[in-house]
Amino acid sequence: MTTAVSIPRTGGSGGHTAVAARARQVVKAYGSGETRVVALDHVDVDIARSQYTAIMGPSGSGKSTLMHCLAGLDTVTSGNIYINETEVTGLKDKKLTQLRRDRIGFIFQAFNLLPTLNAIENITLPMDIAGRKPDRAWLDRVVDTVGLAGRLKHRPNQLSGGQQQRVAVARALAARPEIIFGDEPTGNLDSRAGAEVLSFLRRSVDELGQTIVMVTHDPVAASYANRVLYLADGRIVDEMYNPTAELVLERMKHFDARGRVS
Ligand SMILES: Nc1ncnc2c1ncn2[C@@H]1O[C@H](COP(=O)(O)OP(=O)(O)OP(=O)(O)O)[C@@H](O)[C@H]1O
Repeated sequence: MTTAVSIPRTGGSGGHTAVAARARQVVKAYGSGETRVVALDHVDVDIARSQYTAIMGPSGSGKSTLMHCLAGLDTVTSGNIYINETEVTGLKDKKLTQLRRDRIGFIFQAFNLLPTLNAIENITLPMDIAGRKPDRAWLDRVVDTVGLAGRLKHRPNQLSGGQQQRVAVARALAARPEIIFGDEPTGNLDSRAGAEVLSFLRRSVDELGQTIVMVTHDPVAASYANRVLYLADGRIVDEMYNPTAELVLERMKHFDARGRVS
């Protein structure tokens, strides 16, 4: 059974609990019989609000599965997931879709931008679909922080990979979701563009109070986080606060030595 450090659920966060998302005894199994794979094995974790959390671990350790379950993109076999005080695991399809649309932001490796819409239209699309009016001042601030002000009328194919990823980041931030989930959000970028996007995500936590959870294999990407969770065989086996790339690399070598990394 996995035990992860719990964070106090009340704190000075403007009426919100200090925990943005929780997993309790989450099991996720795929298949059955001989082909059964336990991707998550009784995971308990608290994701702190207004903090940047990185999820690391070897290939197949369950990182994406944990993120997908936390974000309500995948169902669990047993256990409970909460976003703030809402139990995600108890929601029916329609409510789940609404929760994902209204309260969660996503940044994936494939940016999922619509090619026929320009940058600003892509950024505001989720709000348009939800029938919500963008908060102009907030939108300007997000666009400004991402450094896209001169590119808003460009379509994705007129933007570099780094710029497209910044549009995807701005789209996630524009709706002010309670929590943003990223799966290797800089995986396709060169190191300079990746660093830009990561610095921006870091600033969104420091300056805008955003909560971010990001899956990564990259110690440098993880060093932007406040806390790194290490998964192995579907369990949280370790964590690190205030990581540096060197410390993360050292910890990964340590897992190597114990035969946990493939
Ligand atoms: N749809 C599925 N059907 C069957 N098994 C699956 C499915 N999705 C994931 N798995 C298995 O669950 C385990 C965890 O997978 P997951 O994708 O969460 O790992 P990961 O740590 O994100 O890996 P990677 O770093 O390679 O992306 C793996 O053993 C994988 O093969």
